[in-house]
Amino acid sequence: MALLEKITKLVSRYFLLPLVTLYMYLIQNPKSREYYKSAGILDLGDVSINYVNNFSRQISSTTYWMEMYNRVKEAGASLAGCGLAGHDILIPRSPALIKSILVKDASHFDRVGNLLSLKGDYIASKTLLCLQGEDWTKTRAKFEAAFTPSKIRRNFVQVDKLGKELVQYLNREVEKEAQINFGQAALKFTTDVTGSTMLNLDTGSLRTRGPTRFEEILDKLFSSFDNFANWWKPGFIQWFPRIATYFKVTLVDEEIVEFYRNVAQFEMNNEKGRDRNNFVSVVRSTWEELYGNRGLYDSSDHEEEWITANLFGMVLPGYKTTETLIAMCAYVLALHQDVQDKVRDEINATFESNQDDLDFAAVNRMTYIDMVINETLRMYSPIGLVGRVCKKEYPVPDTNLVLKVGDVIIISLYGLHYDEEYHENPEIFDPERFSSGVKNKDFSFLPFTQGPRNCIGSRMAMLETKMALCYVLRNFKLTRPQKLSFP
Ligand code: HEM
Repeated sequence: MALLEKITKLVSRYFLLPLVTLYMYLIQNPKSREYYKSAGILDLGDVSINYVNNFSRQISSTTYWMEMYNRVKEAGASLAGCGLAGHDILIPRSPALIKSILVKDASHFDRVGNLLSLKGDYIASKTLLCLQGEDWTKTRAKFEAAFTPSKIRRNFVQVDKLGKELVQYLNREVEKEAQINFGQAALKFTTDVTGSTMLNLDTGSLRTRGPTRFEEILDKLFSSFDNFANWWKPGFIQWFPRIATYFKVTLVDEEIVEFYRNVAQFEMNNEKGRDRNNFVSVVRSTWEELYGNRGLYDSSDHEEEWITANLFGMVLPGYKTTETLIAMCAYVLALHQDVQDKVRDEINATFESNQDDLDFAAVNRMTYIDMVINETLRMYSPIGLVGRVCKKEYPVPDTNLVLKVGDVIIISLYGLHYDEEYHENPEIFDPERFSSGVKNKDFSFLPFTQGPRNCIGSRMAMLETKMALCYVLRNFKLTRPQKLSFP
């Protein structure tokens, strides 16, 4: 393994990196620099080589685009343009413009995942996250049914049960260790919540100290690319999408696909025991209504494949993001004992007014915990940026710029969340800034974004986080580890 790692590093540093840098250099288009300037928009130049250099220094895209956003801010502009890998990129800073892009004029745009097209990946391309155009509109409209407030209320019982299991897990851990890994506990919690609410499975991670089969499957996605043999796939999928689709090439490891396929098959073979309210059933009926025998649209997709892809596609964006949020809430509460005491008071009052238990309505009545979670989302948003790609010409409001098809927009959520023009003293953790809700932070606070393509699971994420905090703070005091240094 160590040898393989060394080879991988050498190949990346001395072969791939120079090759990509050369490619970036060759595709720079000097004429492109007039694009923004001629419309009177600040142009930050072609950043391709700089982007690759930063990437090789392991600077994340979140940090990179936040720095770009800050350059726009320092210039006192409300938007700016730059070039990257042959694309013209727009970086908006004004909440009004961001609102137009995400909501009012959303029909001009698709989501850009990354610069890699997944059209040829037979699993990833069918997930809600990657679907584009008409296919996305139809599927999203059907999936929304699984995330309405009344459907989230139905999930409450499962989340509540897992909140209690989280306490038991933590109790067992504190008996063994003086200092425990809270992030690990939060991950087990969100893993089990996702398993039970999205896949109908009792995944039992909180009852097991070591990793369960489901945890291994989730983890495998991130270790797939440790395997050098998989490195050819992204390029192949990008450049030969039809051949890739024909031979069912996917970036997703076969063992992972097999796991979700088994869940899909169980649902398809379980006609009698079918509960139309659970998410697996919603995915299946979406396929039947849209593409099945008497479906509204033709599709060459196979039912089992489509369901498999969409189960995988709903698990993927939810469990780690929510784990990050819960862990970051614990981190800030450990640093701010006064805030922790105040949240605990609210939680204790809620338990006591409810026969020492929680119910959905009571949890929703709590306000201070919401303020704390929102302030954590502002400072430590699990997602740092979102992108849009222009699919029909777009005259940018109040400017002379008309975006052309293929232009990319990068909205830096961190840039917005730390912009002192919108959030006073942004470096300071202050839940009070959310005392009148999130409304007055319109489009300068966007952890789940807004508009038709926003996060479909935001209500679920907020419920999970609140429940985890309720059970943890009711039973434990969070303190900062002695030996760790904090940023
Ligand atoms: C704290 C937790 C979470 C955060 C911060 C978060 C944030 C986001 C963001 C920023 C987007 C992109 C929105 C855009 O492009 O405008 C997104 C999309 C998405 N999220 Fe979440 N998310 C979280 C939890 C969840 C959960 C729990 C689920 C599922 C149960 C979920 C499912 C999705 C899906 C399917 C999409 C793609 C929606 C579409 O393209 O129509 N997310 N999320």
